[in-house]
Amino acid sequence: MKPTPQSLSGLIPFIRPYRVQVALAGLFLLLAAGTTLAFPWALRTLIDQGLAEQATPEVLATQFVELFMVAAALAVFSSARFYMVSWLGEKITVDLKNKVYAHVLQQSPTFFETTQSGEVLSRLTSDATLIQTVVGSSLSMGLRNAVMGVGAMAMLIWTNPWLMLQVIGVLALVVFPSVYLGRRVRRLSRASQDRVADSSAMASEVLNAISVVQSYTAERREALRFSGSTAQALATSLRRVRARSALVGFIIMASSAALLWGLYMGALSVRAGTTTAGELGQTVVYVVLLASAFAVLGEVYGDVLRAAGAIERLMELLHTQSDVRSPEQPQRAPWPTHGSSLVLREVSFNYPSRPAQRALNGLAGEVHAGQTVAIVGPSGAGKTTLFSLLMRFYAPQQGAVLLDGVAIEQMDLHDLRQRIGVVPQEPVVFSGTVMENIRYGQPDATDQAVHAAAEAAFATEFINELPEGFDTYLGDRGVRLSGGQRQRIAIARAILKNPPMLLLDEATSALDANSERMVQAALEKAMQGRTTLVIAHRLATVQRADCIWVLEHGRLVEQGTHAELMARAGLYASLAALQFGE
Ligand SMILES: Nc1ncnc2c1ncn2[C@@H]1O[C@H](COP(=O)(O)OP(=O)(O)OP(=O)(O)O)[C@@H](O)[C@H]1O
Repeated sequence: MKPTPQSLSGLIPFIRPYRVQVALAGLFLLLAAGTTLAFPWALRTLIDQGLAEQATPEVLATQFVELFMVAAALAVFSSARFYMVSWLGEKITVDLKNKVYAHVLQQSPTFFETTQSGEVLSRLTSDATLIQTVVGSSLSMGLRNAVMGVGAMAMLIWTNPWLMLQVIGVLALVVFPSVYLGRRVRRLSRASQDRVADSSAMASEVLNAISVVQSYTAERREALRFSGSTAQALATSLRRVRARSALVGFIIMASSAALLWGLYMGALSVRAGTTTAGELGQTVVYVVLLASAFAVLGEVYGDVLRAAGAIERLMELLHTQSDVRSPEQPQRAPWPTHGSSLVLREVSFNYPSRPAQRALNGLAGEVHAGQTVAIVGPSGAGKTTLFSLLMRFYAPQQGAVLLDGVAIEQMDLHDLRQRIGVVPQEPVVFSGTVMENIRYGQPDATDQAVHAAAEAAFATEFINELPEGFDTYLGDRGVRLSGGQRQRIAIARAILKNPPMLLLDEATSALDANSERMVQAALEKAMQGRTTLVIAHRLATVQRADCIWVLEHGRLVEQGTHAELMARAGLYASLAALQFGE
């Protein structure tokens, strides 16, 4: 799809809130253009009257004062126009960025599987900057020159219609080739932005995995891959630059021809005595204005087309519908007091990218309020997939999931996810203080509540040993935490959220005995008074569970307590022998 100037209409909803500012900008724009057009008029009076031999010095001085007044008005109007237009450019771009970002955050995992985060970032930065340039400067430059061009043309027709006709003839020669070159620029600009996005996406992936890259000493390889990608971007950009240079050169050449033609005809008529020198001066300035207006418009057209490409890409992002959404009329389930109840009805699911392979296959089961169910099964059995479906990151193709008696696709997404707390295998710590990291679970929690959650998660002791206690900065720029400590932060976060349903993915990596004990104790505390599903990797966990679900190939193949399942000597018994050394 080729970008067209019509794509700019995508910005209309973002401009609408600023009607008043747009009107002001338009007013200043007209005033500034009008003043510019008054200049040649004043110049003619100066040449024909002020410079005439009979004119007194007072007349000359008055002429110059008038000229200065025009200049002063131009200065004021231009600066007001510049302010208003740049203000609009900044505002609109920020609104657009915020809206796109907020929209992207709501997308389902399917979106992030097909779109690299680096690409989204590039759209938010380089595409947004492009739009800012165009809205905040090129567009106003274009409008100002369009108004001035039309004004100059009108003045020329009024003062010297015959000459105007010829100038128009010459300018027509500018238009056709520009249209051709403009098309080429348009095609190449979208391609070049896409290439830039490709290389940013690549870089962000590599930077996120820098330790892996370095452990394989792949720095050189990655640098080469990046430069290969930027070289492609460069080649595309250069082709665009070449087309655009040709466009600019052509426009200047053709408009200079128009100018010189006008000057020549004018000089002839001054010699013949049919025109005064002042009229010639005035005409020349109008022709210069007209020609430069054409030149600028050509330039601006190129910018507008590039921005059109950027707007299209952002609108594409903005209009992608997440495949999981809250229903129009959500059903409210009662908030359970002693943990959620869960029913799985013949749930079958395959990932969108793997239509042929069932990740869950007719999975059925029931968990009563307050129960703890341990989920075990070989790698790839569908344990993590089950968690993703419970949080409705994906929707099953068949069957239904009922939480607290309501099918989860009938629930408001926020309501559903508010009921579920997750402690992942690899907990995420954001850059921020310990306090902020725990409070992520419930942003309006008091400090006391955060301390209580940390206490319940057996985290207070190690937090107090950190350089600044709860105010210690964690994450990217701060203190690094051990695996066990990170888990306890994540548990405290979940405890603070206080959901009736807890999803735990136990760490597979071994912690040292003390850390292990602390994490176990924290988990036990977190499970109290709630329903818990836990992907189990520890003997203690399965032994304590009310029920164990054994998954294989997306099916529930065995269920019962540890003792019951061991007695059956089936899949569980052999898994337990492997995993727990039973
Ligand atoms: N995002 C995805 N897109 C496509 N297929 C996926 C995706 N995530 C998982 N799968 C596939 O779905 C199946 C179930 O995976 P799942 O992660 O649920 O297994 P698991 O039981 O949690 O395994 P493990 O114990 O190794 O973590 C696997 O065959 C896996 O390859």
